Amino acid sequence: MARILTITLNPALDLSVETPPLTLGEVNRTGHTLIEPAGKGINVARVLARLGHSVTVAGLLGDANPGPFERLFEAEGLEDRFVRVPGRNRINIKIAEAGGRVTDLNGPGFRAPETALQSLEDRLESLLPECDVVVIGGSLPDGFLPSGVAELVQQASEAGKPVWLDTSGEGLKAGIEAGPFAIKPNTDELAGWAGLPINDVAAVETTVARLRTHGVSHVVVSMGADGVLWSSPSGLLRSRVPPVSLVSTVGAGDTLLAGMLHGVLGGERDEAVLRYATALSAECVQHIGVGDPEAPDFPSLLQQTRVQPWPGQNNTGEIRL
Ligand SMILES: Nc1ncnc2c1ncn2[C@@H]1O[C@H](COP(=O)(O)OP(=O)(O)OP(=O)(O)O)[C@@H](O)[C@H]1O
Ligand SMILES: O=P(O)(O)OC[C@@]1(O)O[C@H](CO)[C@@H](O)[C@@H]1O
Repeated sequence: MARILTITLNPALDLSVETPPLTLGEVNRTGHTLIEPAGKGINVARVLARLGHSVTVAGLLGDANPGPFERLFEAEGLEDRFVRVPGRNRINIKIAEAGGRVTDLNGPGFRAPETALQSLEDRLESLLPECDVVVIGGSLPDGFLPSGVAELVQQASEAGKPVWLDTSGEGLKAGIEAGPFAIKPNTDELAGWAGLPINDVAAVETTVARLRTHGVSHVVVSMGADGVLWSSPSGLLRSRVPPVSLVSTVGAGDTLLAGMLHGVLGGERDEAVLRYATALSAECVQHIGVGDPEAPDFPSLLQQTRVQPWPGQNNTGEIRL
């Protein structure tokens, strides 16, 4: 099993609420609610630890409310090497309405001190030799410049560690310039990078080709219910998800990334890697929280997940955006 380092620059407590369709401006009575420590790198770490990997979590953690995070790291066997910074970790609200509509209300979080990047780089000096791969996930807190993402990507790459990057906006743009090994944008994030709308798989393909010329070896585009397009040096593969009963898509992208890493690090064939990761992300959307490889219906989801080279036969290319 591999040793993986995940970096989350702006962790969050996710307050997830399952509710009947909302009536804005009225009192709404909710169903199941849950508050859990999260943020993209932490979510990826949880899935990888469940898959048996040795995972270290790092990044910036607000020192005013670290307790729930520290308890989660302990419970899930994640080695905690977060740099503590002054301030509160944000609370992100996830409203999952019956019918499958999910609304994210993501807060800004603490303000990163000027010393944050240097402290992180110092921490990475000791952590990088101990890991096989680095994941950088999520948005940047105020005060943390996009160029800081590029510096982290560069530091890890120079240490010979492949970087899997999953961020958005200016952080994604800057990070791509530093040449990560892999990125996992969703279609909105990809469109943001390209500065163009992306309405079908052909547009995804064109944009991915541009990314390859920027030196990114692996581009894993998550397309929601339309599955995944994976561009690698071996070519393009497209996966299609099995029919599932949708509860919340929060964490599905993180689960997908973790599943991809699990397969790639395990030396699986590309088709098997993508099938496994896609099926695990489909498992994730059936409930609140990250995907569970031990779920009783996972073998059946895996069996129903389709993977084929892209462009293949009978591809309509539509994305239901
Ligand atoms: N409605 C759905 N039915 C089945 N699988 C889904 C559905 N929505 C998402 N998935 C699976 O989860 C993957 C990731 O979803 P999505 O594209 O929404 O990621 P994301 O926006 O990065 O998510 P997040 O940032 O919340 O983790 C998809 O590529 C797909 O495999
Ligand atoms: O605001 P960011 O950092 O872009 O995204 C944060 C977040 O939405 O991503 C995870 C799901 O991928 C959630 O756990 C978390 O709240």
